[in-house]
Amino acid sequence: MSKVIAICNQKGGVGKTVTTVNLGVGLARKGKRVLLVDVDAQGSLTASLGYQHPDQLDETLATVLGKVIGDKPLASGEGILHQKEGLDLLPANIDLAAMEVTLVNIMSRETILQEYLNTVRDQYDVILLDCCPSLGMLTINALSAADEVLIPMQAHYLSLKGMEQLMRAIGRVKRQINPTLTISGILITMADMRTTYSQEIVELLRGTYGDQLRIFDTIIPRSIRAAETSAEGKSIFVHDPSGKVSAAYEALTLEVAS
Ligand SMILES: Nc1ncnc2c1ncn2[C@@H]1O[C@H](COP(=O)(O)OP(=O)(O)OP(=O)(O)O)[C@@H](O)[C@H]1O
Repeated sequence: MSKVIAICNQKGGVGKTVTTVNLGVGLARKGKRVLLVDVDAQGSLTASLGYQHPDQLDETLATVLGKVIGDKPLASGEGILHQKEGLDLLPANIDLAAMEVTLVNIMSRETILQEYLNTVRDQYDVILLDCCPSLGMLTINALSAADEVLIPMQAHYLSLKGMEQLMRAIGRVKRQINPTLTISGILITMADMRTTYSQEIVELLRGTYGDQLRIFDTIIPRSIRAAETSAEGKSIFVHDPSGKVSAAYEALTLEVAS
């Protein structure tokens, strides 16, 4: 039985894409069959896996969702690209922005992504959805299709404030569309735990949410080596195998898989 995990936070630049890539590769290295889905019209996940010009791709998440909406047949594996590091990608590009507008006016608009994923679920153990930095229709589709939400969060005061809004959105989707949706945990990213500021934010987070939600033991450290991976089109496991970010994503992989 496959598990669908939405990597979600409406705040931008918190490490959703870097986490999707490295958790995905981490799970693939443990022998899991992994599909990454780029649910962001910026195509950052697609670019991070080496497709420097996502807008030149003919088949993407937007085209397969268009077929689902139009009741057109989908070929097996349509749009899915096999990656060097042993996992698959359903890419995205700017066409997804137009698809988000289309979704607003159609029947069952919140569950189109779920309908698509149901056609490929049996081929994977884990499907990771890299969400966009908004709570629009695409993110609602991702939350509706997911079994779990993993929330990357930077150790900043403003990130904590945005959390309440995200929790409300997750609660609404759970009540109205996807009652079995759970929060797998909050992942602190880009932290510099040598600073008192980061330590205080982590303490505040544990104090505020620690008894209701899992906060992963793993904290992803800030490192230029992690920032470089997006341009390199590689995971941290290949780019800097013995570094601290590689060790952190390995630890996160074990926490998620357990
Ligand atoms: N551990 C890290 N250390 C240093 N830089 C990082 C780390 N993780 C991610 N970054 C960098 O921070 C920026 C934001 O990361 P990322 O793209 O993963 O965030 P995001 O939440 O997916 O962004 P968006 O909301 O725009 O989709 C990128 O430039 C990335 O390379």
